[in-house]
Order: sequence, then structure tokens, then C-alpha cells
Amino acid sequence: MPTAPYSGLAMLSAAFGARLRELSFILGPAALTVSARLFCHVAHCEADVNNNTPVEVVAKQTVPEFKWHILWEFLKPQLFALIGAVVLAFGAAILNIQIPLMLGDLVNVVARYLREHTGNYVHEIRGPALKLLGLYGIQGLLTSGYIILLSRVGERVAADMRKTLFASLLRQDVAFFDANKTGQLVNRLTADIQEFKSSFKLVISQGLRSITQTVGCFVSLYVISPKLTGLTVVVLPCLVGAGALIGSFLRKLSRLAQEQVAKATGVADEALGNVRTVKAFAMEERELYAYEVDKSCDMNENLGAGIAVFQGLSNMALNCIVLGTIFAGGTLISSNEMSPGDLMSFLVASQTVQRSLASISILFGQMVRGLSSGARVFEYLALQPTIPLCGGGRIPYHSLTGRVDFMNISFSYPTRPGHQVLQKFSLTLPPSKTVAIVGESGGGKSTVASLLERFYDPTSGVIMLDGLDIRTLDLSWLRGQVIGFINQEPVLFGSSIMENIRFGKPEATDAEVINAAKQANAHRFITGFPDGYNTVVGERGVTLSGGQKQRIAIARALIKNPSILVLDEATSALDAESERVVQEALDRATRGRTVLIIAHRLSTIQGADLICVISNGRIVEAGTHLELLGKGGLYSDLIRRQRAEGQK
Ligand SMILES: Nc1ncnc2c1ncn2[C@@H]1O[C@H](COP(=O)(O)OP(=O)(O)OP(=O)(O)O)[C@@H](O)[C@H]1O
Repeated sequence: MPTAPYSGLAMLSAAFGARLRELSFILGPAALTVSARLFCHVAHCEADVNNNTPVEVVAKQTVPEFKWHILWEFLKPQLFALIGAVVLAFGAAILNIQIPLMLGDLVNVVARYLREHTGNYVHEIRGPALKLLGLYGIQGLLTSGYIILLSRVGERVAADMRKTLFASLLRQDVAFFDANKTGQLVNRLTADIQEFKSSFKLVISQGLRSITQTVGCFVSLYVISPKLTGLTVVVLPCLVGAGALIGSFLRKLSRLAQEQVAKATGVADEALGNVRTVKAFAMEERELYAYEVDKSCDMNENLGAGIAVFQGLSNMALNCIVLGTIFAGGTLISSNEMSPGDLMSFLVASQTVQRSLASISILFGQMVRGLSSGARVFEYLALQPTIPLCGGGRIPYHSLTGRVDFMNISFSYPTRPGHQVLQKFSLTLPPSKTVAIVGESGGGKSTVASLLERFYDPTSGVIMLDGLDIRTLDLSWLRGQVIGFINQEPVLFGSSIMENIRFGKPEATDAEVINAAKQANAHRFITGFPDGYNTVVGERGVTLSGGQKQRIAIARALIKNPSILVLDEATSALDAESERVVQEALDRATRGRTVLIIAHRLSTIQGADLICVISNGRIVEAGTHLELLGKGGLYSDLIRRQRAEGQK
């Protein structure tokens, strides 16, 4: 008998073991096995407490519903493997029910031999022992079989979910990303799916086994001794009721802790994604992350303590049942109502029930967590974007002029519905002409570009391309082939320069990529790198200068040969020399195209065919540079202000 390094439960187990040793004069050596198994169970339960601390990271604002039909779609392709796993798990559970009965047979042989000391012990024990050994072997095989099948099903379902969720997230409107933090979305892809997978596997394997064993062993208990079973049945409902009450309190704690972990992850994601800003303000030490992590640590510690008390109490109660059984069973043996083997069977069977019930109580919490993780994953799987990515008409390339009309556009961002950014805004971009929008910061310039790209749809009014409402046109065609977009801070992906330029047209040949780079004034510096076009640009292009990044972004936009080019303050973040080379590239790129420039520095747009000044969401002045200067209005003011700032 091992000495217990554990707390009260283990001491109870040890005391129980001692009691069994006392009884071993009747029950023989098998009693020691029961004691050891019970001890192991206590240790196992304590280990479960540690394993049960939830590390789930959840992005949770509302409580989404679990959609079973979506789960069914993922399970369908794995149905055969799943049925196989269920059958094998069921088989293993049925065999587990047989084990106590066989142990009883074995003990009866031992007890009879101890009592009578007649016959050939080895010969008599061989039959039941071999039967039991065979049962252990088959049970082991079935267990391995269902675990293999189940982990296959779990992994494949999780991989399918990840791929589908990722595709669904990318399909969502830009407004969706305004409202949801990236870190929380990534959590759904990783932690939520992981949690769902673990719960799914656990519930199918252990849940099925525990329920089958509980029912089966209860039947065995009743067959062995209705009296003793009656005793157990009276006590059990009280324990289950108390357990359910504490369990619901713990689930609430768990949900709060999960939300806190998700919050901390969101903060980390934001800081790591913008590490330069954090460093520039020397905020490494003061980052909010530590505070949020400490908070989640406290909450998880409280949860862990709650789980510990819960499991401690439930183990103690269940162990007491076994203890009571031995006393009551001993009385029945003394009055010859029960054989020692029957008491052995009863003990092991009741121990199996106890273990199964303990595991059901843990599984119940796991199932709730799994269901809420699954619900969060399914919530976004079922979400349809309000702006569909494909479907709708296309204008043949040869007849496309590139004329754009903004007609009476009013617009508020979905995340800020009370704040009207554009009010009855009207503007025409004539084919092959350059129109620049200027105005105060926050006046709505970039919003105009976003609406043309259909990142959002106007609240009222229509945007026309060649006289057709852009809402009737195929969005992937519009974004993929008609409009080229270059903004102030181009984002490159952490792959090669070649792949980054090809992002604009995935089917482009190497020659097309090089040609686009030449048009964007980028070929020379790219070929100057040791790896040329295969140079990997680092995350978000950090290994390149601002001007180099911008020229690659221009090449990426030009490779699709767009009819319309939108330049959102494309050179405002560059120094004078970079601006000159990029401007050169842009001048070449804009030739023969309809161009909308969202301008910050007025010096770069003086050659535009039309300059519009936007204020409070509508155009207040329009004309060429000279015409506007002559008017002496808002445009002249802006120029004067910029000159004064330049001189400072
Ligand atoms: N995604 C968004 N969600 C909610 N409001 C937004 C969003 N983007 C911009 N806004 C708000 O819309 C208004 C117009 O913003 P916009 O970016 O169009 O201005 P801008 O003229 O381009 O400014 P700047 O010259 O400073 O870039 C601002 O009040 C801004 O706060």
C-alpha cells in the first residue's frame, strides 16, 4: 500500500485501505487490489482538478446559440469513423461492467480455498483468471481502437472548421472588422476550435463509457444485492442535487474567467501588432497586458479553488458511500445473505459507478464549455456578409470607360450610426481624368474611397460605374480588375516580393510581375537585393523602406491593369526623395486611367483635372488649382496654412 502524499481524500483512501486489509481475512488478497485502485482513483481525481483549470480563450460579447445542423455538416464526412469509435467505446464500457463480476468469481475461488484448503488452487483459479486476463486484453484493444478513431474524427472536424471559419471571416464586410477585434477573431480560429475538439472527443469517449458503465454497473449492483443497492440509491440523489448546484456556480465563474482571458489576448494582440508604436512611446513596461493577465490569473485561481472544493467534497461523499457499503456488506456476509465474492463484486462495481459519476460531473462542465466554444465558432460560420463578394454583372473590358458618379451619397459608419460622415455628397470622376479631393482632417475624404471600393454601402444615394449602380456589379470583378487601390501605409505580406506583387493578380506570370515592378519604379531596387524578387519582406514588409514598400504596393495595384486608380494619400508618409521616385511611378501609373486622389499635401495635386474641397461631408468648392486659388476660398486657406507649416 503506497503512502499517500495527498490531502484528506488520500488519507481517507488510506484509512479505507486499512479497513480493507482488516477485511482481507475474508476477502483475501483481492481486497488489496480494490484498495490500490481506490487510491489510484483519488490521485486521478486530484490530477483532474489540475487538468480541469480552463485555459480557454474566448471572444464573447453575446451568448451565441449552438447550431447542431452545422455540426452535423462537419460530422457527415467522418460518420463511419465516428460510428466505429462509438461502437468500440460502447464495447469497452460493456466489458468494464463484466470485470467486477469476474473479479467476484475469482475472489470466491480464493475465499473457498482459504476456508477449506482443499483441491488444486492453481487449477481452480486458472479458468476465471484467464477469462479476466482475456477481458482485460480485449478491453485494452477496444480502448486503443476508439481513441485512434476518435482522434482522427476530432482532428479532421477541427481542421475543416478552421478552414471554413477562416474563409467565412475573410468574406465578412469591412464593417464586421470595425466591430470585432482581430485578437478575438483569431481566438475563435484557435482556442475555441481547440476547446470544442477536446470536449467533443472527451464527451463521446468518456461520456459514453461513463453513462454505459453507470447504468450497467447499477444493474449488476441490483442483481448482486438489492438491499445494498437500495442504500446507495437513497443517498445518491442528494449528492447529485448538491453537485448540480455547485456546478452551476462554477460554470458561471468559468465563463467570466474565459472572457477575461480573451480580453487579455486582445490586448496582447493589439500591442504585438503595433509594437513600433508601443516602443516609440516607451510603453513596454506599462502595457495593459500584465494587468489583464493578473486579473484573469486571479479569476482562474478562484475557479481552480472552487473546482478543488467541489471535487474534494464529491470524492469524499462518494468514498463514504463505498465505506458504508463495506460495513453494510460485512453485516450481510455475517448473516450469510452475501458471499465474500459478491461483496467484492459489489465494491468494484460501486467503485466503477463512483468513478463514472465523478467523470460525468467533470464531463458536464467540459460539455458546457465545449458547447459554448462551438457556438462561438458556428456563430461566424453562419454569418453572411451584407455585401456579397460575387454575383452581379460585369462590364466588358473593351467598353469600360471608367466613369464614376457619386450621386447624393449620405453615409454613417455602421459602428457609429449617429455620426453622418457624408451628406448628400455628389461627384463625378470623368473617364481618364484625375480628380483630387482635399479638405480638413476627418472631413470624409478616405470615406469616399472606401465607398467606391464598396468596403461599405452608402446609407442613401447611388454610386455608378459607367452608368450602372455598383451594387449590381460583381464585387470580386470590381475590386479585382477594375479598381486599383494604393493607400498611405501599404501593407505587404511576409512573403517574397514576387508573391506580394502577384497578390494583385494571382495568375500573373513572372514576366508580368517584373513588368509591373518596372512601371512602379521598383525593378532597380528589387534586383539590387541579393535575392532579387525572392527577397522575403518580413512581417508587413518591415524590412523595406517606406518608399520601397509604396512602390511594391503600386506594382501590386498596376499588375491588374485597373481602369480606375484610387490613391489615398499615397505619398504623404514619405520623405522628399522617396516621394519624388514614388510620384514619378504614380505619374506613369495614372496615365490613361480614371484617378481619384485623396490628397493631404496639396503640392502633389496641382496638375489634377479637378480639385474638390470637402467639408462636413459635402463638396464646397471645385475647380482646377488656378481656378480655386482665384476664388480665394477654403482651398486658398488650406494652401496658405500648409505653406506656413512647411516654413516652420
Ligand atoms: N471605420 C470607421 N468607423 C467609424 N468611424 C470612422 C471610421 N473611419 C473613419 N471614421 C470617421 O469618419 C470621419 C471621416 O473620416 P475619414 O477617414 O474619411 O476622414 P479624412 O478626411 O480622410 O481624414 P484624414 O485626412 O485625417 O485622413 C471621421 O470623423 C472619422 O472619425
